[in-house]
Amino acid sequence: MAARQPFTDTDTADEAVRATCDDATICKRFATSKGYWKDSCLQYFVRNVGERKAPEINRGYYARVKGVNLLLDAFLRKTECQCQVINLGAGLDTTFWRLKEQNLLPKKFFEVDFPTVVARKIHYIKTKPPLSKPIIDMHSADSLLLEPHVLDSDRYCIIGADLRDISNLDDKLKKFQLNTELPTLFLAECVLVYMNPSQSCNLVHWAAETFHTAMFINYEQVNMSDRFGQVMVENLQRRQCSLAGVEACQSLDSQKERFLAAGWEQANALDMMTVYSILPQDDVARIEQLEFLDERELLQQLLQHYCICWATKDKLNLGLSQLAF
Ligand SMILES: C[S@@+](CC[C@H](N)C(=O)[O-])C[C@H]1O[C@@H](n2cnc3c(N)ncnc32)[C@H](O)[C@@H]1O
Repeated sequence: MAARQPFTDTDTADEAVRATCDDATICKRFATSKGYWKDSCLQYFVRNVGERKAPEINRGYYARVKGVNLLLDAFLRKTECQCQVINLGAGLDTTFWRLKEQNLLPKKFFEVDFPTVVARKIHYIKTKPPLSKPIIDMHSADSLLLEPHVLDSDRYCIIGADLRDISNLDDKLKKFQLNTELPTLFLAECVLVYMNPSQSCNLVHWAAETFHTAMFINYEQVNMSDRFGQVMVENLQRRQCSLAGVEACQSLDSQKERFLAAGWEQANALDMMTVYSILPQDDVARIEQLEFLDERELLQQLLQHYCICWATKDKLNLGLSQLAF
């Protein structure tokens, strides 16, 4: 019998990072149950609505989901869906099914996460027909590749890999027909912050050097050197989850700079309070009626500590640098 590897600090730290995907899904599930936005698939990943979340948390998730979707959909429309999407650290994200429903699927939608997270997601897909049917319907060959750590179909591919190991990531994506000539959108929602700066820098650099026409959307913490930011770091540390990449989260400038330094042509960043104020205001007015918010200041503080940064490079001159809110 093979000797069991001793349990290391890295295992504990990675386990805490993997658990963050449940937090995100649980919060999204609660917010959708209140009507902040619609998502018919989340219920298959988290059965129960769960404990009540504070209104500022729900509004924060609303701004995150709406903000990221606006940019993602703008890229898909600009490229007329003749593109790829690679969702890095996708967790239990449901964007694939939303895009299918809205007829906005790219040529191929890739997701990457740790193998154990991917195994759970594939298990849910296998056992829930509303999740598997759209994948099967769009697949032309006889059989899908459905293994514990990889799902591959014509339009959707889920790969188990560590984003800190670039050569393995590159090999696996190419094995499943990643096309480096196609315009490609990278999405990282609360992911880079869990890697140390040199690891996330390698990833962002690899993305820029591998694709000539691409966009990277990064949602994560910002303004982390003030008191509020320090408390956020301490709260996560108490759960054994360290924000190893917090250095890049000091300001909007530091967020943009990491992309420019890694070979992206252009970068923009907005804090989420600003995003919230420029989202379609009729829908914002609707969600503000859903729950009474006691302290608007708390919402403001929270949203000022998250941002969306997006970077582009555009050899095909598609006009990617004009994509904005
Ligand atoms: C906060 S969750 C966000 C999940 C998803 N992006 C969302 O917004 O719902 C962070 C995700 O990144 C993944 N992740 C973090 N570091 C990773 C790494 N080095 N390799 C692969 N996945 C990673 C975690 O497993 C987790 O699923």
